[in-house]
Amino acid sequence: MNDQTAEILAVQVRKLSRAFRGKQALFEVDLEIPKGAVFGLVGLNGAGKTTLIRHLMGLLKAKHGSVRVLGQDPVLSPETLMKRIGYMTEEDTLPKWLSVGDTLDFFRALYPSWDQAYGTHLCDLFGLARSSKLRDLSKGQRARVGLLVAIAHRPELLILDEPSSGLDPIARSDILEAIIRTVSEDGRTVLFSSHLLDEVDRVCDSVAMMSEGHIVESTTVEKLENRYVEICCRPVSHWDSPPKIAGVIGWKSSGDEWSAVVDQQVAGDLGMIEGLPITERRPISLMRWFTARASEGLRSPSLDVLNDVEEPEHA
Ligand SMILES: Nc1ncnc2c1ncn2[C@@H]1O[C@H](COP(=O)(O)OP(=O)(O)OP(=O)(O)O)[C@@H](O)[C@H]1O
Repeated sequence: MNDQTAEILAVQVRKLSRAFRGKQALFEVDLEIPKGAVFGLVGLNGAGKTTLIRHLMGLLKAKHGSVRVLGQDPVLSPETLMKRIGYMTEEDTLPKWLSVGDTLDFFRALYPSWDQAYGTHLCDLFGLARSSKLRDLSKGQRARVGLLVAIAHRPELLILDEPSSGLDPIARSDILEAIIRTVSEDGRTVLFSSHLLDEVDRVCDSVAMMSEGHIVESTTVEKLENRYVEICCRPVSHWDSPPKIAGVIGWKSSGDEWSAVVDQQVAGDLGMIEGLPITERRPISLMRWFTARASEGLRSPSLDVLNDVEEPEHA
């Protein structure tokens, strides 16, 4: 990453590959996240999202390819870099014998940029009592402590790996979304990995879809909406299976209507489907695009496996 790129990009991943026991988890992943973006990382289970994030956090060392976070190699400069990053994972890893107050004091000592007033404000907002022991809190309440710890030092880059799994729906919409908005309004960068596509749709301005270790598409939500459209038609007689047409993906039926996702360029030239008029063209949602792409089976990983084996943290 040269100086100019480091100014613009919060994350730059180049040709990152990783395999565990011969099974490829990442395959030549390229990813760029501009500073100030709220970036969603979506994909089915096992797509490689956490493996990618663990490389960004320096928990895994890039063996093939390169990783730069805020202009630095996360493995070479972990101490300085980690102070600039907030990280929350779905794993419930905070020490349960500590109280909320002790946990906050511990992390405050780690982060020079810890904002005490903001931490206290978040504690009140999240309904957390300093005296409560973490072991006496519910999973969702501990997830709130994890979120607080990730953001109270006002990180330049906030990485949330499936944060919603521990949070109840109210905490998700009221707290998580508010936090993500606050961080982004501050001009900071958020990387948000989630299965909950409606949440990603609501808060993210850019999105990358992962499948089987590949980045299938990385784009802005706006470009996605401009690029794809959902088309609908009503077959006169029953379709056992929808027609295969280049550029038309993710067919699904609802009553006597069939709909599919189409690249606008293809859709523009497409007057009819199998001789049937297109009855409607609808704007695309992230969920519809995702399910359409996923239904295509996407890309298979290369057979050219790298034969790494499972390694401990920092491997
Ligand atoms: N330490 C490891 N040892 C062996 N295999 C691993 C290891 N970590 C990840 N994998 C494998 O790598 C693949 C990608 O896993 P990863 O956890 O990155 O996916 P994910 O997209 O985060 O999935 P999920 O949404 O289910 O959390 C999976 O097949 C997983 O089993």
